[in-house]
Amino acid sequence: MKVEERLNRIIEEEGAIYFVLVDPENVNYEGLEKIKDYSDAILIGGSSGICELDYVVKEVKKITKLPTILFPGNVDNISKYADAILYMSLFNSLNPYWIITAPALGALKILKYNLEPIPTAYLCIEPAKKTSVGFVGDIKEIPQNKPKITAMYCLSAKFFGFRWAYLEAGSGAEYPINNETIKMAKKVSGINIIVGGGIKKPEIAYEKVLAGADGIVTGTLVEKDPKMIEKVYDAIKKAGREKKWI
Ligand SMILES: CC(C)=CCC/C(C)=C/CC/C(C)=C/CC/C(C)=C/COP(=O)(O)OP(=O)(O)O
Ligand SMILES: O=P(O)(O)OC[C@@H](O)CO
Ligand SMILES: [Mg+2]
Repeated sequence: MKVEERLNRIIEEEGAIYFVLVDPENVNYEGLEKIKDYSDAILIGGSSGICELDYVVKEVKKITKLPTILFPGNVDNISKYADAILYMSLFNSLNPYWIITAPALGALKILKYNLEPIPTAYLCIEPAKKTSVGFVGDIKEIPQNKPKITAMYCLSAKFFGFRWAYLEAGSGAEYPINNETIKMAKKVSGINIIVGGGIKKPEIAYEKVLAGADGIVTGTLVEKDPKMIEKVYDAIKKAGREKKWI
């Protein structure tokens, strides 16, 4: 089964997906060992790309059978050993390189490596400007008190044929994307909404799923507090079940 089909099936059956993000520069292999039953897929990526990506993907695959999905910070973040790739355009970048040049430069390699592209509109929302992705990605930061702006970008993504939008507050963000922004983005666009950045507690993941997130990403947690992963997973699945009943 294709990775995207599998993800859609999890959303349908369990209400939401949990992605654990592995930053190849900072892999906690011991932590990963512990979380393998408490995640639906592993995202692999970082914004500075100084690492042996092939090695990291192979090591992750030795630890878990979960699908490995690249989360590329640039064109050189592509490994033939992964199963799929978030084929991202950073919609609210000020620099066309991140909107279309980087994705275009990576396209032939993705085809050659037979990686499954998952079309994803990547949106960097406040407080992302204060994080690595905001600096590297030259963003025009979307304010959190204007949910309509995020929603219109998500609708634009849908009109372009994207099936996923990733609402990013930035790795290690001081606070996550607010519920109103997630709710309106989902309601207006109807596409799959991934939410990440600054999610450190199960109750936060829970409320983001109830607000409308189809997928939750945590990265820093597996680096700093891997025992929390099981609790975050349970909270996401609980909210997923409740969302399905509503
Ligand atoms: C589709 C292809 C081939 C490329 C797309 C390239 C694009 C559009 C990238 C968007 C801009 C960017 C720099 C994204 C980085 C996303 C990412 C992997 C963030 C993870 O954050 P960390 O880099 O781990 O943050 P820290 O530095 O705080 O650890
Ligand atoms: O590291 P955290 O804050 O969990 O962020 C995860 C991800 O959204 C970063 O791209
Ligand atoms: Mg990181």
